[in-house]
Amino acid sequence: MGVQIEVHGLAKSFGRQNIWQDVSLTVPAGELSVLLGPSGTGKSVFLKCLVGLLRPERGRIMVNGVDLCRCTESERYELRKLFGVLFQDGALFGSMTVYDNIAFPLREHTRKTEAEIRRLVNDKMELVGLVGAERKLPGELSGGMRKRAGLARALVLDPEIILCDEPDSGLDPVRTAYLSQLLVDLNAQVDVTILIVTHNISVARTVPDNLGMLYRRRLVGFGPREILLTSEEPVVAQFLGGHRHGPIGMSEETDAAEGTWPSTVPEIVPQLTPSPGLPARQAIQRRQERVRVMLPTLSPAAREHVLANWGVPR
Ligand SMILES: Nc1ncnc2c1ncn2[C@@H]1O[C@H](COP(=O)(O)OP(=O)(O)OP(=O)(O)O)[C@@H](O)[C@H]1O
Repeated sequence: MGVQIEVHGLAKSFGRQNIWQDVSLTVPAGELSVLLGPSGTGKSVFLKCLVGLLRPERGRIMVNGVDLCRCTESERYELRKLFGVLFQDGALFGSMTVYDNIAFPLREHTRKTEAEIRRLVNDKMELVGLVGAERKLPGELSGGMRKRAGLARALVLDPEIILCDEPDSGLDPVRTAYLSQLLVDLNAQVDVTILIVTHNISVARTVPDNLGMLYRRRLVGFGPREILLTSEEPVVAQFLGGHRHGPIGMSEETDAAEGTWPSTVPEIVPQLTPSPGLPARQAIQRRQERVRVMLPTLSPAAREHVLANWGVPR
């Protein structure tokens, strides 16, 4: 089972530009979570802080009992091994074949023989549906294949946590739907913690167990998907509905701090389930126990959807 990430009071600025502050959330172990937000709200910066590529000024990031913001270099090195990252553009080496790209972390960080590497790379290529593309160069792949190659590379060291930075960027809606299914299938097969940052509404509405949103330098919320999906908060309803009427403007400068807007909460669509033949997601049972404890604190609408999902009649 994957590992939990606990974030407490995180703040990040670049010079005088504050990106976000007071971000606190827990990404539950082995579950699928999505962090949404309009462009430029600092989603990628958040992921980079989680893997230690950027250092926040305040707050804690607890993984396996260690604070990533205050640990020693050797502790950070060990913790980084728990993470696999799918970067926005796949971040593949352009002059290496797909096979060598996926094998790269194994050759760099382990002493495995080439025969062992071949077995592991082939396993991951099969998992992401890339068998047959071993000898291709990244430039010869479609955007969707590049994402899947990046995902295979992120998986090759068997991480406990996978961070995906806009896995849908540059993909058409159909390829995005395939990739969403792939992430759900992956979670069913390896029970790994997955955190996706995106502004894709369809991914947000179909993939995660947990959903959060960054807006105007704050975390609007983070928790079981039903909370945000039923939220009448104008900024959430506007974003998830993908329409113009609401506080989110054309750019950050035109976002409104306050005002009143009619909130139309978009209909909740069912969460994706693993493809036929795959095991059930172990996270479902764990999440049910976790959310059961939270039920009294949820809004009536959120509670109703949670219970309906568990088969309790409305
Ligand atoms: N290394 C950096 N130095 C200075 N500013 C940075 C740096 N990295 C990011 N920023 C700024 O932080 C802000 C948030 O950027 P980020 O890429 O995290 O947004 P995002 O929410 O992921 O956006 P998008 O959805 O468009 O990818 C932007 O204003 C960006 O210019």
